[in-house]
Amino acid sequence: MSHSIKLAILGLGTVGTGVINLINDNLDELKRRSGQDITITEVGTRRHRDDIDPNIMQSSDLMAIAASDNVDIVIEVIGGTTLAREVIMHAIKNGKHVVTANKALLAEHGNEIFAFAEEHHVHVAYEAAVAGGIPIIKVMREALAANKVEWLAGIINGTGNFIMTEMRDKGRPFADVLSEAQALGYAEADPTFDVEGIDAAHKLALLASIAFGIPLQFDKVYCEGITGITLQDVNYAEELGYRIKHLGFAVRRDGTGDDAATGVELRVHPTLIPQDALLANVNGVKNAVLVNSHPLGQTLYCGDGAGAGATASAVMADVMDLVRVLGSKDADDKSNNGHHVPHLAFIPEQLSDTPILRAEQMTTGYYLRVHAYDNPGVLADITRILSDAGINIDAILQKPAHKVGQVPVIILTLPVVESRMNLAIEKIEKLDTITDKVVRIRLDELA
Ligand SMILES: NC(=O)c1ccc[n+]([C@@H]2O[C@H](COP(=O)([O-])OP(=O)(O)OC[C@H]3O[C@@H](n4cnc5c(N)ncnc54)[C@H](O)[C@@H]3O)[C@@H](O)[C@H]2O)c1
Ligand SMILES: N[C@@H](CCO)C(=O)O
Ligand code: NA
Repeated sequence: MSHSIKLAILGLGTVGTGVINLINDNLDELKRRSGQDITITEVGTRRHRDDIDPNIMQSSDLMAIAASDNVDIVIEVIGGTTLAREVIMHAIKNGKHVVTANKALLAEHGNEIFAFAEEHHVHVAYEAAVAGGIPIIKVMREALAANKVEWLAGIINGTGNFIMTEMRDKGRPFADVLSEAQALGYAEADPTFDVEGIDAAHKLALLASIAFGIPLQFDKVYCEGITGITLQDVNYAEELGYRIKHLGFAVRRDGTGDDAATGVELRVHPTLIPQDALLANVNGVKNAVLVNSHPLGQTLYCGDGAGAGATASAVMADVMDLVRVLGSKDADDKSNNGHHVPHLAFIPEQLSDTPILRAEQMTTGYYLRVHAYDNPGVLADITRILSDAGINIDAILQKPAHKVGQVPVIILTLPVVESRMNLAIEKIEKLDTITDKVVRIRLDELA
């Protein structure tokens, strides 16, 4: 044991406490794997905590901790994008390596933060920021480094998946399940981030960058959450052999095919996927990311996407990488920077300006629920509009009238560019026989 590596943990909530517990539980394991002593020297907390080892300095001055001589690695787990950004930039400036679980911060300010870290020859590691305990950042940046990623699709919000699973399997009300997810430490401080898809969009921005070698572009991610999903659609989807999951997609499009544009699709939304797809059977707080790359083909990574233990596992995996960097023989040679995988997997000068496609340029299959008066010819009118638009129907389900004289018609389509679907829906909604807005949910065979 030649070195002692000194950690600071900023924020003692779900994740920060999880990290302390993990270190207490597995300290021997950590030492045996790294060959170093690992010590928490300082913690950043708003109020003094009597349950913390008295040898650890407690302070509410996070900026002082970020610059402390008694700290080698700063673990930022306070969340938010204002103070967290200032503290991380200050830590970098003071030559500290940083580990963060903060996907909101990286999705919005990661380009700036990573550039600053490169300049100061330190690392900002972020395994915990995407898919909790699943080592997906490590996989994408290192294990798949020889592949060209074609697309990826993932369940990347644990809270949302937990809510949808409990609603589908047990018929529990949305608000109840969300409260439970909060009590279990899964949800964001503002849970609208979870249920409106924003948290998934943050993570997708990160995944897409390391998949395709593009700068972080969170503002261009198309984002829909789970709040509009009804039990009625969940049940119709199941009847047709599909399951609705909230998924993030990053897809490379090469401009071939009708109306196809060249660029990258970045989108998070509820999606019908085949019931027998592995992703359809990832339930509760579990996350899963399916990556299709050349020449490897499809690989799937699955595990707990949120919660204290899973997230602490990811934080400490990053810490272990940094402990090895700090313990290496040439750790003092700042120009070398240790075993350096670029922050966004590709060397910064090689990040590409491939365009991110607009929503209307994206191509997906669709589930449509149309409510119509039960008049002769109504189904023919709808299918004619779709076929005139060049949209291929894959399946139709017509349910018995649920209100007097009105029938729900469910239509599944093959992939079509969104602008064409928008026009077709506009025409369908103008038919005299149509009583409500058309409900649309995207569909993907994951093939
Ligand atoms: N909970 C999870 O499952 C999970 C998983 C992955 C990533 N994350 C991310 O990890 C981060 C932390 O999440 P969490 O669930 O632990 O949140 P949390 O709300 O449980 O914990 C945050 C802690 O930071 C403290 N804090 C905030 N500002 C502070 C300040 N100025 N000084 C001192 N302490 C301060 C809060 O008091 C709180 O104890 C967030 O960025 C979140 O997105 C959470
Ligand atoms: N709130 C997030 C935490 C993990 O990033 C989720 O539920 O997935
Ligand atoms: Na992870």
